[in-house]
Amino acid sequence: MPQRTSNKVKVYLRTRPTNNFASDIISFGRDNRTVTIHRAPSANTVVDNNVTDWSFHLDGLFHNVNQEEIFNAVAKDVIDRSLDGYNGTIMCYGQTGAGKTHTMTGFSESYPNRGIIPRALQHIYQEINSRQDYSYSIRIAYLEIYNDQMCDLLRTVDTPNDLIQQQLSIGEDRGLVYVKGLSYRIANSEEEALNLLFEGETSRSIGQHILNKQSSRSHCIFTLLIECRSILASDEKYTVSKLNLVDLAGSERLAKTNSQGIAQREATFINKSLSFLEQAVLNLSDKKTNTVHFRSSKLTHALKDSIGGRCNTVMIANVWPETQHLEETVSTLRFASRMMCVPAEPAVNEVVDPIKAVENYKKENKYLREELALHDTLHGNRSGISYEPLSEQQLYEIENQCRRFIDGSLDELEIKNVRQVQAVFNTLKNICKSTDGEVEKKYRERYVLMDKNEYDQTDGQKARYTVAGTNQNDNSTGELDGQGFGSGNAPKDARTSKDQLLKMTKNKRGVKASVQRYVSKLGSVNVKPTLKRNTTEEEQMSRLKDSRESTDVYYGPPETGAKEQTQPSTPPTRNVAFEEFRQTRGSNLNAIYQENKDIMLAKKKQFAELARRINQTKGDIDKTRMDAERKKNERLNLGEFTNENGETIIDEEEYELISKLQELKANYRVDFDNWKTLKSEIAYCQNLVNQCQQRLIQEFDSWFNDSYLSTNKDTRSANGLGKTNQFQVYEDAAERFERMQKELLMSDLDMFFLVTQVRLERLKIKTRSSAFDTKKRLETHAMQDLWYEDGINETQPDAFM
Ligand SMILES: Nc1ncnc2c1ncn2[C@@H]1O[C@H](COP(=O)(O)OP(=O)(O)OP(=O)(O)O)[C@@H](O)[C@H]1O
Repeated sequence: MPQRTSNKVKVYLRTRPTNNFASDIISFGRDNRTVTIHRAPSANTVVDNNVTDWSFHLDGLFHNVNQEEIFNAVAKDVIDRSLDGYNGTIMCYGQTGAGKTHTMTGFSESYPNRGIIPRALQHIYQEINSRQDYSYSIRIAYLEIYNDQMCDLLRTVDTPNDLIQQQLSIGEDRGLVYVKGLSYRIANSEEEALNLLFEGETSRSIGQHILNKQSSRSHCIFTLLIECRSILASDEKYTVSKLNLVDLAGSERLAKTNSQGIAQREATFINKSLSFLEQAVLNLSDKKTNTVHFRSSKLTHALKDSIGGRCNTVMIANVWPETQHLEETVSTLRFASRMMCVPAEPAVNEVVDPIKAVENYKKENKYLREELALHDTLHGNRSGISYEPLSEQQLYEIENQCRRFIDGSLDELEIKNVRQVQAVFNTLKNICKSTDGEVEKKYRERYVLMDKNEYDQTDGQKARYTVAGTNQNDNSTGELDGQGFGSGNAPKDARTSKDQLLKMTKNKRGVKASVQRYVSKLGSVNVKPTLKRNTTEEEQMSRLKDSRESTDVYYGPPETGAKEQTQPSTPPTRNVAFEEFRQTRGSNLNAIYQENKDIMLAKKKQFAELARRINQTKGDIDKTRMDAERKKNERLNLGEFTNENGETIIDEEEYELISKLQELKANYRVDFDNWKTLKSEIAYCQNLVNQCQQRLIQEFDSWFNDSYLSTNKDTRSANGLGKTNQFQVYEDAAERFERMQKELLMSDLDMFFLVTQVRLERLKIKTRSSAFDTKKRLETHAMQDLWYEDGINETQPDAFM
């Protein structure tokens, strides 16, 4: 019999043997696939508009054939493929009495007339025994659906039927349908399997009506779960297939069967469930329909994964080919034709055994490690490298290295293997995360944060700060408790004016130290963890020199886009912002300022050293002069000696004293000239430093306005140096700079102590120097001012010629 090549459900016709075969109505084509039905027009009517001819093309016809032929032609292939891992379904459909149960189960007493199920069991176990390379496990379930209620025909416990039915329910897992609570009995042999079949058969619901004395009043699904594993290969994959052998209850016309009472009710359920099945098949066969209502009945739900799709499905359409059953025959053939349109793409159900998979992965891992070790040995210097997972200690060391790398005390991270690289990246990520969290926490402690875009929609700078707890009455949605980022508009009375802001800022000095710590953290927020460390100070200096030489140094306002990416939603205090400015936008100018200051400090040191030397020389001169005077007086007391030219003769000691005195005076003059030159240079440097200070302040004001206060980008660029802020109302640039420096210094207790110490020293010096004459005091004070202005505490010159 030629097979259809299309991937659809296969459908075969089987006729029940009868002596009243409607040969004038039903004819079979020579291809053994075509059924033609010709009904004579009704003799009682003048015009018969009903269709009188039908032709159905199926996958095969079995007219008056025995059970073996049906099994071999229809069932055997599906069963063989189920042993290969494919799901399979063999289903009998037709009117009551058409021979469905006969086809599926057959006469249990008559061995030659046994049906598909017992033959399938025999074939399966014979086939399993012949497949020596595989181990099979067969489990059997027998489900009955009676009046749309499920019943376990193989239940072992003697439980009341109602309770059993309640315990059964249909579930789905990744497209596979299963009945929860249904017992699956292991059958290790054909005999055990047949016993289960007989056991289930005895529990089936059977009734009697005119057309069938032993009519099945239920749908029965005999299921074999077949698990197949390869014995030879240590493959973690194995197959689990489900073979459903379905004997549907037969549709019946109540007018013909005369069923009443219970039988009538049963017939109603049967017909209803078959209608749902037909509807499901209709939808499955229609490509345009996406939805199939399988849950309409227990039958369709239980067969959801057993009709077409991944399942190898075969249907036998049983017909009773007598004239009186013509309508049922046509109806069955129509359903058969529809079933033939249901697509089927059978696929093997492979399952991965997790235990086996782990075993295989371990083996492969071991093999790869050995390969790697061999490779490292052959390629020289990688022989000492370990590929084991990193220990706690190693991870701790990596974290230390990363932290040192970030703060610049470690130049580069040594890369050893992939595990270490991953650990480095993870550590850097964690550091970034924790730093982000700390910064956010600090912000939350101090500010009510709000989105900058939202701020721009409000009326400018007034809404920059909001006061916790003042948003009481309107419909704004901003968070004002300081615990989260605000997402709404603060009411106007909750906004703080610039004056209030100034007060707030000043009142925050108590937390200055924490702000300082915050500033250092803030710096690390923007650090992107890379394997290249930050530029060294030398590199920065050389870059600074280059930029100064190139005359196009840019000290202007920041590029808006770049700033807005890193800008917090709420402005920091000016001191914090000033520190940030010095690190970022004002770094070049700050570097020049620092350079000038360093030069000035160096000169001041030189100046102090020179002063100390001058004082020393002065002391030597005084002493030498006194010695020389003493010697001269001694000589005069002894009487003067002169040579023939009348010149006074002195002794050697006096001569040396005089020579030394002259030498000291000469040195003194040189040093004093240098001292005066140095003094001018220091004054010049001081001017440069002052200029830089002023410039820094101006640039910072402009930057701060553009970055945090100004909302009008056009006007801020037009302003050049930026708008006048609240500080400029009260202070000039130098005062502001000094105040900010002091505030920063005051934030650190050590620095406070240092400043106090310097001031005390300065006081002492002033007291001492008050005893000097006016000229000396003026000179000394000038030097002291220069020495101590930056905290230099050197010995001051206390005497001048
Ligand atoms: N191919 C066949 N060869 C011999 N007897 C048959 C055949 N088909 C059906 N019969 C007989 O017809 C009668 C009804 O068959 P069967 O019970 O299998 O029908 P059914 O379709 O299952 O009906 P129901 O739906 O009511 O259960 C039985 O006595 C059976 O022996």
